[in-house]
Amino acid sequence: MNVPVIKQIRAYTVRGGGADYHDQGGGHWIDDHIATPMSRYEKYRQSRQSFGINVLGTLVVEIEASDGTVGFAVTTAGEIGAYIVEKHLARFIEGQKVTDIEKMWDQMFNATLYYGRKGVVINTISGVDLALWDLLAKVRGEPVHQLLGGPVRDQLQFYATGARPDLAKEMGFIGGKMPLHHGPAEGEEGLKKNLAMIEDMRNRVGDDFWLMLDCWMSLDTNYATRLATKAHQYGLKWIEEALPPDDYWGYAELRRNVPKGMLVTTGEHEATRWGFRLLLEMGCCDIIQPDVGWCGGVTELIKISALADAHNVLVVPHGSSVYSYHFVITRHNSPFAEFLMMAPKADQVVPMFNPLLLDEPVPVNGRISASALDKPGFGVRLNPECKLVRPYEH
Ligand SMILES: C[C@H](O)[C@H](O)[C@@H](O)[C@@H](O)C(=O)O
Ligand SMILES: [Mg+2]
Repeated sequence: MNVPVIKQIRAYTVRGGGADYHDQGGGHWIDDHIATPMSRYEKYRQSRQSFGINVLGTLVVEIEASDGTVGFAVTTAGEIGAYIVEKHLARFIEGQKVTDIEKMWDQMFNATLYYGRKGVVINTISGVDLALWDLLAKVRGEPVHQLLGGPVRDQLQFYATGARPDLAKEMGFIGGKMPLHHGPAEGEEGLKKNLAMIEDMRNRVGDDFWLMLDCWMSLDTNYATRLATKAHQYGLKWIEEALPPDDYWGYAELRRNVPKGMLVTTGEHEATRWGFRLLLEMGCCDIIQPDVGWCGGVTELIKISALADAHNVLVVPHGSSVYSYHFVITRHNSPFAEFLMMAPKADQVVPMFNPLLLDEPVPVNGRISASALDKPGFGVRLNPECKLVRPYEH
């Protein structure tokens, strides 16, 4: 079979939602006094956009093959990512067979090792990798999940992340993850407010609905341990990303000290098999949460997931729309997925990367059936209403 070769790779940027889902307008729950590592500075406490959580914007990677097929993917990397694609990574992609994904990944990773390894460089490599999987699957006329071994279940079930777990319960989700609002800098007052929020939400959702807390790297080990201990009475299922990503030692200590039965989770800002090997071998968490658009792409997530499986650790990828759905449905150690409620009041289901992807499937009654993922590639199209900019060419 003559395999198409890659003719051109192109990198675009777009603002306003999309893969950089923190890039929202005002009045959105996702930017309402959420605790972060910057919360120690009062001026940056109310809004994460004030310190630049949305500064990168969305990177769109398009890859065109010799037979005219075009694969694409989106991630969080913006102009920086576009520069890296056009000025550095393009040389490893153009002219290659669409099937040679492992080789292209290895060359992109090793060629950027001197300035990459984590963060926006790995986000960018992830975006190229996802576009390569979209392209190969479209050339084959199959959904990506069929290239990964096919579904192990008929449907995906989701927990919802947002300000309203009570509404998420009514919509059929299996659980609700709330953002933490107050960090250590707000002292005992802040701790009391955090606990009051959890107590109130537990009273609203009843005893059998999963309630989780997302701390977005904002705490220290002592505060996180105290918060977990006091929150145990409200049946918190897991405490997420309590500490900065590099504090492997703190995570291991937190996991030793949280109340029995409470899970410790992290990983959305971790990258590559080596970062996750550290989390796993140091006993940092019960569930790892790689973002497939930030950890290295599907090619790397396959390796990360196998490593986690050998450690009996679940892999529940951080919300990344269809890019995680096609992976999760093929893995036994990924029994459920995250859905980020991107409606400003978290009161209705809208596509996670709204408005950028057309045909993006959304959970109905907290579920997406495998059959909804059966279009070729990742099964989505770019919204022509979203104005793409190509800031660099090569
Ligand atoms: C809700 C959290 O603060 C983040 O905004 C969220 O994107 C991420 O941590 C998550 O787990 O969804
Ligand atoms: Mg999180």
